[in-house]
Amino acid sequence: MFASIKLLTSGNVFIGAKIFSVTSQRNYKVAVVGASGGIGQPLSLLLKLNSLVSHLALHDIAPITPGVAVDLSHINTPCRVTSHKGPEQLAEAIRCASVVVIPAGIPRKPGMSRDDLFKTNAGLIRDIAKAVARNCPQAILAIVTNPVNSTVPVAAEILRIEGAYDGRRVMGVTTLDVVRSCTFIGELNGVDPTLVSVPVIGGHSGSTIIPLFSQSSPIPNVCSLADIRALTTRVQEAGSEVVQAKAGGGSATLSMAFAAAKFTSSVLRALSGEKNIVECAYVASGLCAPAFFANPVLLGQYGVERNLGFNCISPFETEILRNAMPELLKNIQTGYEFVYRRNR
Ligand SMILES: NC(=O)c1ccc[n+]([C@@H]2O[C@H](COP(=O)([O-])OP(=O)(O)OC[C@H]3O[C@@H](n4cnc5c(N)ncnc54)[C@H](O)[C@@H]3O)[C@@H](O)[C@H]2O)c1
Ligand SMILES: O=C(O)C[C@H](O)C(=O)O
Repeated sequence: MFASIKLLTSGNVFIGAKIFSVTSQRNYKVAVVGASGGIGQPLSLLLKLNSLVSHLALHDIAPITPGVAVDLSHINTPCRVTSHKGPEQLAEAIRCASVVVIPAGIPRKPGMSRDDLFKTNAGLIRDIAKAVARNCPQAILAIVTNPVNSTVPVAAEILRIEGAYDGRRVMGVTTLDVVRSCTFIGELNGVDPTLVSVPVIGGHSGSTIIPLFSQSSPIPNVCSLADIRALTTRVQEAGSEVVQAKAGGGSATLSMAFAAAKFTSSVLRALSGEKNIVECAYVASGLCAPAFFANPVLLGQYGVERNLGFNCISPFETEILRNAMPELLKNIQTGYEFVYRRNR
């Protein structure tokens, strides 16, 4: 038994020689749906190391899933790991989760566009969103599954139909575009990429990925307009660069796991009461014409606390943004049509 327990004025509890904070929760259940895949496994490893995660629920349809969970459970961090396999165990995997991260679904092979994944991936996003509505409507959804521009509208509309939609809690993960932008401009300028920040707006495919190098910090010192054009194209095509290099073995997994872990960590830090946590994400947009748009968002207790939008973009960025709109609107429409016309 502890020698003494008393409440301190700071809101902390003094127990014997240790002080435990009770002002904010720091133990969250995170469910990873698609946990046995190329992204799911390294993402789950990174989340097992996150001190804010007390329960990591791994869900997948793959037979290896219990093995992935046992493997991770041997790592000596306090986070408990549970395994849930198949559609019949999805409900228990996500029940009481604060965050559900979804990297389930097929990836691209060379010659495919992200849109080619829609037919298969939309169906599984629909089913997962239904399960979220029925089992953990309070959870924040972080959707990795491509094509993000269309799968996020599918999830949002399914939640709406189920009476469980809260636009603050549904986010498409576009962090990899930010990570790449920071890396590429950092390399060009000889700056440590961990110290670089670049907002990326729009969506997550081809021309809809719009890195705002004009807003990057620190201000780049060796960037001509030609450099910016080349960097922008590289960020927009970075997914294909990986797909081609893997030559049929899938798309980005390790960098994506890093990006999704970074995003999830930010969501959890904001949930736990930390202030001024900003990430770019593809979210319901109250700010401009498309119903969904990636922007920097301030994260808080309920997910998106405030959409920060963007301003003062360069003429080049204005031009590529204008050119991206038809594609983005079409992608969103594809999501709506799937929900309302074909698959109900
Ligand atoms: N948002 C991004 O920036 C980004 C980056 C990279 C990849 N992706 C996308 O992430 C997805 C996953 O990529 P990956 O390389 O990990 O693929 P993968 O094939 O290696 O893994 C996918 C996993 O999902 C599982 N799965 C399939 N259907 C499921 C269901 N109904 N319920 C639970 N699990 C299910 C599979 O069994 C598999 O383990 C792809 O759609 C890919 O395009 C997105
Ligand atoms: O390019 C892909 O298909 C995967 C992902 O969207 C990426 O940007 O790497």
